[in-house]
Amino acid sequence: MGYRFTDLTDACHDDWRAYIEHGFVRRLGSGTLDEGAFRHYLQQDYLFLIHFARAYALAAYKSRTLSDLRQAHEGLKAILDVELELHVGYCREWGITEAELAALPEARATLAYTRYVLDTGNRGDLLDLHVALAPCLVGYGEIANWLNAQPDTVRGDANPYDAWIAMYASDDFQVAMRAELEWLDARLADVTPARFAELAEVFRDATRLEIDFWQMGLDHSL
Ligand SMILES: Cc1ncc(C[n+]2csc(CCO)c2C)c(N)n1
Repeated sequence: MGYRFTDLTDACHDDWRAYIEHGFVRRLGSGTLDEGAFRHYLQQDYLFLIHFARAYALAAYKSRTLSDLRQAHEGLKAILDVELELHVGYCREWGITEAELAALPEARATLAYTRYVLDTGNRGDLLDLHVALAPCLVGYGEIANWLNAQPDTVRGDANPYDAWIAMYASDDFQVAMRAELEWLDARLADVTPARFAELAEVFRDATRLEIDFWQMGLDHSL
């Protein structure tokens, strides 16, 4: 007993590192990522975020306290007002309208990940749902920090993907990530070993689906 968030990453260490340090992430950091791969990723991420906004709405529905409700509301707002704005902005520069984005076919990696999180939240409780969402929220914050610590990461105008890194490295985002970590640490502190094993499986599955999402970008796969 007395678990915390790092026990979840420790339980799937290799998958977690494969996600954080994926080839897509490395190339994004050095600015060498093929624009077509980034475009494919970002377009699919637009579809992904719509379902993740629904998952935060589900977290609101499953909340029993005002504080949990506010946290779900913050996640939903961050997707609608911040993350999706970045996606729509990049796509505008490429001449892709929002109507065209919404009409795109959904890649299998997008389908698998989003529906997995929604199903996990539907059948489980609020902790299951937060654990399924954690690779996304905590992972992207960790990725931004990891990138900023790599010597071959290029920041500023020389990297076409700098706005992406800047969003996840921003103070606002890092504060949200730390709030989620505190929430998870508090809830994990009193779960039983059997319950922890269930949660570790959810966390590992969501992490593997994140890896597939990067790979979908690199492979331009649908
Ligand atoms: C595949 C994929 N995984 C994670 C994120 C990041 N993300 C999605 S929703 C959310 C919470 C509100 O900010 C965060 C951090 C993404 N965009 N795409």
